Amino acid sequence: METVKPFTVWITGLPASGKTSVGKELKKIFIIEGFSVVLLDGDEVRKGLCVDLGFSLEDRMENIRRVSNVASILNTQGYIAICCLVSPTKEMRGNARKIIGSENFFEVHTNASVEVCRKRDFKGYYQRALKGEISEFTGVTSLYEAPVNPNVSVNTDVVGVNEAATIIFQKCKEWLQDR
Ligand SMILES: Nc1ncnc2c1ncn2[C@@H]1O[C@H](COP(=O)(O)OS(=O)(=O)O)[C@@H](OP(=O)(O)O)[C@H]1O
Ligand SMILES: Nc1ncnc2c1ncn2[C@@H]1O[C@H](COP(=O)(O)OP(=O)(O)O)[C@@H](O)[C@H]1O
Repeated sequence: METVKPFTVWITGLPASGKTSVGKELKKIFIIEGFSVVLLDGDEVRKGLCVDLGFSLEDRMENIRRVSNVASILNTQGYIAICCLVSPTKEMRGNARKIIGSENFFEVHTNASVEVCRKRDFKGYYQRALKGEISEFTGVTSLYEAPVNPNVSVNTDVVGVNEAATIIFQKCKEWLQDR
């Protein structure tokens, strides 16, 4: 696997579905396997690169466009990119795929139910969105279109973080062999 052409693992899912936790664990596995990896997280890029953007569908599209372009540059320079973004619509993820290149785009869905995500709510966002204090919140007042045919879907309601990362890594290895 060490000689493979770098690619992007795109992790989509509801807030609190486990994108960041699973992405970080997956990064550790790739590093152990000898890869150079960079993780791009929605929460992080929104502190700098995308600080001017909100959560309208238009702004989310722009957020994803920017992150996809960074991922593409990283891939070109030898790094695997792991992108953890809600990326709620098919169109947004389609645009990411187009920018990164379909052959370099490995799509993962952290497929937790909205009920479990609402219960986790470790940042208190769902509660605030339900009270009407935050608008356009994914899973409450803004849509999430689940991917129809992702490379991997892990149900993080029942699959733990380490196990999810291991499943994704194995699927990724199989995908790379067929690529
Ligand atoms: N209105 C609204 N909707 C969704 N998410 C919100 C919102 N406001 C703040 N947050 C926090 O921002 C994180 C999602 O940012 P992303 O860049 O991944 O979103 S997107 O891909 O542009 O849709 C998301 O973080 P994650 O929990 O990591 O998904 C939230 O903590
Ligand atoms: N099976 C699981 N997979 C991922 N996260 C889980 C799981 N079970 C519990 N969690 C917890 O849920 C929260 C998910 O947060 P995070 O990884 O930031 O998700 P997201 O990036 O999708 O918002 C973390 O506190 C994590 O410890």
